[in-house]
Amino acid sequence: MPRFAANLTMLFTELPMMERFAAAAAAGFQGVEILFPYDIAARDLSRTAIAAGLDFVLMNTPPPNWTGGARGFAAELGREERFRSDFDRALRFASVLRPRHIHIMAGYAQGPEARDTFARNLRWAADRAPHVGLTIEPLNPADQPGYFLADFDLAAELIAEIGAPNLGLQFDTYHAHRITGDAMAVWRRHAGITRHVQIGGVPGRHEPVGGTFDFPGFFAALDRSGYKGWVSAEYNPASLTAEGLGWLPQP
Ligand SMILES: O=C(O)C(=O)[C@H](O)CO
Ligand SMILES: [Mg+2]
Repeated sequence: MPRFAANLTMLFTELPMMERFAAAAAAGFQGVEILFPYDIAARDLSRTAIAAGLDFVLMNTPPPNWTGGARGFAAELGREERFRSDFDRALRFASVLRPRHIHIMAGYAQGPEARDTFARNLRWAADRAPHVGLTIEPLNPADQPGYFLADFDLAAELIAEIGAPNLGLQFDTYHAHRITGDAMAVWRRHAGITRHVQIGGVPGRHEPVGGTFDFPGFFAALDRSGYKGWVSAEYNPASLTAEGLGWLPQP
């Protein structure tokens, strides 16, 4: 069975952020991720994760917080300086939090110039932080209109073209379903380059149960594929988080 992490930006939001760690550990998660941890001192987050016995699995490049700001700038021509200073800020956080991955967010841009800009910035980031795992994640255009990376094949193409050992795919069942209608087929096609998995129910983004996707079958497929990464629960709980955790396999 894979190792499961709780996305504390979306789960346990009934509690203040610093109390979500212990709640996640008590529920049986072994790790946590926070999309934009920049509002809180990295040292405090790190101490709290360690105290709860949790690995810190993933964070995103800024924007500064969940509620405000664009989802990154990496594909935006003319915003290279902003991208680079944001990336360095993420690295400063990461030097304390030690996440397994940093998700580099593409931002809002289209066309060949955006593709070139994204590739250039990814190459720069992969060179700048060769010992940090980096991911890119296609987001569905209904939720993120205009976001540059909305295509798994394009993500795979970029990863191959850049060829950096520390750059891989972030595969999210919810986005894969919304983009293609067949998340399992996306997984089969891109399992080899996937470094981080996020799960959310399809077609809604609630608990990973029922719906049109076989989650237990997916977890078994992850094991068969030799996937060694984490599986993070990234969804909007239908009611209280703890009440919807029947899907979480217990160690
Ligand atoms: O929306 C998602 O699925 C993500 O993982 C992003 O990191 C959100 O910005
Ligand atoms: Mg995701």
